Amino acid sequence: MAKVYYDQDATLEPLIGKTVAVLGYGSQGHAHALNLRDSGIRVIVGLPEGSKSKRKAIEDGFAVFQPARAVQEADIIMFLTPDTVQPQIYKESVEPYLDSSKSLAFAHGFNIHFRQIVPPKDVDVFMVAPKGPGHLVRWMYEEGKGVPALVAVHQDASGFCKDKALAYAKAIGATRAGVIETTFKEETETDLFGEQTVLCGGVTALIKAGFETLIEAGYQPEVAYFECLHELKLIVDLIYQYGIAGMRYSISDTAKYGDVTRGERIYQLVKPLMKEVLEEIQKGEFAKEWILENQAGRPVFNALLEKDRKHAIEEVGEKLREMMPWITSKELK
Ligand SMILES: NC(=O)C1=CN([C@@H]2O[C@H](COP(=O)(O)OP(=O)(O)OC[C@H]3O[C@@H](n4cnc5c(N)ncnc54)[C@H](OP(=O)(O)O)[C@@H]3O)[C@@H](O)[C@H]2O)C=CC1
Ligand SMILES: CC(=O)[C@](C)(O)C(=O)O
Ligand SMILES: [Mg+2]
Ligand SMILES: [Mg+2]
Repeated sequence: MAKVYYDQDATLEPLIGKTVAVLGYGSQGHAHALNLRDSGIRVIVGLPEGSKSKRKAIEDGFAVFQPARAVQEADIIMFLTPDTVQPQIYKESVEPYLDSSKSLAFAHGFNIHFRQIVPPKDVDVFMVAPKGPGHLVRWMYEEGKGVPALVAVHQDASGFCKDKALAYAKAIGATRAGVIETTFKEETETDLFGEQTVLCGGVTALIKAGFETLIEAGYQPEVAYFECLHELKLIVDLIYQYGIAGMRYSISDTAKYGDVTRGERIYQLVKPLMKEVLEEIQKGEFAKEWILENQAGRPVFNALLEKDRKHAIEEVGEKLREMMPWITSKELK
């Protein structure tokens, strides 16, 4: 069984009196910066000139510097820009100013694991990877709760790297929910696998396939939307709170029978595909493809996103969500 760390297992002490430079102020960046500050840690934000999120960081009361300047001022440098730009930021704005008094931190292991960033041996390198979207990392913290996270140490130059990682995890609220120690390899491969096959790719594929099947068979789009998208959250909420068995307690026997018999057929079809996707990740094929796609200016990525943006489910969804304003009461800034 994995060792799980909670609030009482971690102390903020390694971060007291230190400065954390948060590079990037997007989904994770704003959440980490605000949570760290609310936990009493000194935070500065690093963003390039002309950054769109600079105004938001300033409005939130942070001192914002060019990344290179933020790195020079900081003891701990947390990379919270998109993974794809981190190697360039590292080369230009971090590496020249690194010394053994500074630590590098990541929220995802991609660039270290796939060796897009290779730090000098005398700096501490750790990861605190929340297992949830950045906005939830902030909202949960504000409610006195937390999003679970993984911590990992890639290089322990100081002998105290794990304590720093746990302190950071505590300061963003993760130890309230539970923090598991892992490796950069395990976090990177499982995170990519999860988002590709279950959380993002898998779920959106199921939703779209279900919605399309119903409308192609002549059913009303509104009915298909409620059935295949809206109700998904209600079912997932039950699974989240009570487990799969708990969810099944709440649904009808007819639904349960369909679930275990028809669900089994979907399962048989999907599991070999999931294995295939995992192998692509483990062999570095996905990473290579994604790095090349970025170098080419993201043609496939942009085209596929645009295709889905125009999907009929978005049009009907927008109208139906307008009638349920409580659903989107919080703005995704
Ligand atoms: N999204 C999530 O919830 C999760 C993300 N992670 C990991 O966290 C990290 C951050 O991801 P995420 O929060 O999604 O990132 P975002 O895409 O939300 O980050 C965007 C931020 O990075 C800034 N930025 C973009 N390019 C540069 C640059 N060249 N130099 C400095 N800043 C730049 C953007 O500025 P501007 O506004 O100017 O574009 C913006 O502030 C990644 O490693 C990711 O894998 C881990 C767990 C979950
Ligand atoms: C939100 C999260 O954990 C993801 C899906 O791994 C990510 O945004 O990279
Ligand atoms: Mg993830
Ligand atoms: Mg991820």
